[in-house]
Amino acid sequence: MPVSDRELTQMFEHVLKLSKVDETQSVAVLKSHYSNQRIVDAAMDAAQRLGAKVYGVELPSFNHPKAMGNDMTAYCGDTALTGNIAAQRALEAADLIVDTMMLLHSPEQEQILKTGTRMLLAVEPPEVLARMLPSLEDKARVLAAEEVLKKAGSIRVLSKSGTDFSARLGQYPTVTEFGIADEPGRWDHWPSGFLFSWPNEGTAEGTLVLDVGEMLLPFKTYVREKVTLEISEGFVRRIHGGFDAEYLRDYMKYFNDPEVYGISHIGWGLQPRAQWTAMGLHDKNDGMCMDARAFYGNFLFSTGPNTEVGGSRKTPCHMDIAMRNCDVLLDGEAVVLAGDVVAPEASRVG
Ligand SMILES: O=c1ccc(O)c[nH]1
Ligand SMILES: [Fe+2]
Repeated sequence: MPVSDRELTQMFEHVLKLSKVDETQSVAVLKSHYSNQRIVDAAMDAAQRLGAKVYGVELPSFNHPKAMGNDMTAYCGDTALTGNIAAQRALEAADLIVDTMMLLHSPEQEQILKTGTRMLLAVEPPEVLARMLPSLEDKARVLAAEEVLKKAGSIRVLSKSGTDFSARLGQYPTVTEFGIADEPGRWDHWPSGFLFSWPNEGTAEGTLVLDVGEMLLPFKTYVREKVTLEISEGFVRRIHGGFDAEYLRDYMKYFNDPEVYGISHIGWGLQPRAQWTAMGLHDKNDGMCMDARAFYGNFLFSTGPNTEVGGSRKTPCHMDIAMRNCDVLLDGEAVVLAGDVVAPEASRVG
């Protein structure tokens, strides 16, 4: 269902207000030629209506000859900003950046946030932005869960299909996403509603059995034949199963980089307005499919880069894999059981 430009501007006013944009603030809208111009315009209009000093930073797009597909999460690390110090300084000068071109998983994003500048990523289709318009209830649920995650020393994930994965936690910070960039140095993504951390280096162990229906990003496919990932000492060592496994193996091998098998962020979804079924209703190029990353009660697993939190793995291949019907335990206590959020109570819906 199409969202009007007026409604899009009103939604940006809502989100930027929650992100503390007012007449004391400067807002930079970061774009490239492939940005959704309707999103760029709505962000610029809304920031001005809130009294902020607004400016645009337009970068020539960056394409790596090895990158495949149009999903910006598929090839991470180098971006249109890489090496462009003048543009990075122009962005660091802002209080808030609305990123409509995708800096995620780049060292430059981390450098900019360290200066205290806030950043809000907004690249999904307006209809998806509307369906998951950020709310203070989303923020409260995710922050309640963060209280538990940030104290956890270990995570264990189990499922009836045979998943038994574990890792130590604590080496890396927790990251929350609820679509509101309200604190200095905070990055957020509208739409979202989930949280994650990274395994302590070398500690991820076990087996992940991707059952029929799990979601593979950036492929935008639902698994049709079980895929088994065998993980030891922090890396995926074997991928086996049927066609889906062969496709995943071939895709990751293509990058010819052993670091693609490293484990990236792991966490769980808390967004009830994100739907498992949504990916099947969108074209692959519509966006990055935040429904998969955020749907309530998922276990979100990923491979590849950890530069977002100062890690050394700047590998370009990033897989986000959303799983259903898992048990997620932190220090032996369940936060998710069979794909339903069970704790903490303040993170549950209904
Ligand atoms: O919001 C996001 C989007 C992609 C990703 O890999 C992490 N978080
Ligand atoms: Fe990811």
